[in-house]
Amino acid sequence: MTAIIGLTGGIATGKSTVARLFAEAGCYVIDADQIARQAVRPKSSGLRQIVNEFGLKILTNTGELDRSKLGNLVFNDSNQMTKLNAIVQPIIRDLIKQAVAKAKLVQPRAIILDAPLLLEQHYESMVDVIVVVTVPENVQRDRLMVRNHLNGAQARARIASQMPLADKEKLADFVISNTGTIEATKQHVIELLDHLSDFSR
Ligand SMILES: CC(C)(COP(=O)(O)OP(=O)(O)OC[C@H]1O[C@@H](n2cnc3c(N)ncnc32)[C@H](O)[C@@H]1O)[C@@H](O)C(=O)NCCC(=O)NCCS
Ligand SMILES: Nc1ncnc2c1ncn2[C@@H]1O[C@H](COP(=O)(O)OP(=O)(O)OP(=O)(O)O)[C@@H](O)[C@H]1O
Repeated sequence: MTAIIGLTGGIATGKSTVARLFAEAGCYVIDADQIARQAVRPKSSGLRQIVNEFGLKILTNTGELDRSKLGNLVFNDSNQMTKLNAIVQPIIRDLIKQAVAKAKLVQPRAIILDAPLLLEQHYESMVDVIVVVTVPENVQRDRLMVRNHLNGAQARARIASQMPLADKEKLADFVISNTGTIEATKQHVIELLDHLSDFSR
């Protein structure tokens, strides 16, 4: 049976980077951030509900979700984030279940569910193993500021909108440190896959 590995961590700790390394090792990756974009695509019920809740001001001129505007709103106000999550999370959960069913048909080495909110939104029952990607908070903040062109305060607000990384590490079956080079992280990924295949033999 194909193992389903839940891959999570904090914002910008390197989940997508680690997911890419798993893909290079023959795993099938499901990206929950991509699925979340599908959940609010133009003309979707998700987008309609968001407009009902946040108003037409949340759309761009071309009628798409203004992600930057919504991000600035919800990452700075937990009540607004709760409202957004109430709309999108049930849709995301259904789409993830469909994606997992499709992935199983391919019979890959393992299925990786790359989901930043795996623990916050309780997707644990959908996966066999929980892997948390971690870096020290100063590294996380610096990488987030560079990647998203944010100032320190904006980066801190995004980090604070998620469960503390130390709490996620406590809930993990395996923790992958992504503080070193990508090559070093690749070694951790290969070792983890070897370890998991020893168990399933
Ligand atoms: C708020 C939105 C519009 C911001 O869009 P933007 O393009 O700037 O960011 P993107 O979607 O690429 O997410 C970047 C990272 O932000 C963090 N993040 C996203 N949504 C949330 C959330 N609801 N709570 C906490 N952190 C979140 C994650 O670490 C994610 O990897 C967008 O993140 C969104 O629609 N979020 C709700 C959907 C969701 O929960 N996605 C996570 C998938 S489980
Ligand atoms: N080992 C590493 N060394 C240096 N930079 C890295 C390393 N791993 C990731 N990065 C960089 O850090 C940033 C965050 O990585 P990545 O996008 O993989 O994180 P993420 O956890 O998927 O983020 P998000 O939660 O926003 O989806 C990216 O710009 C990436 O190129």
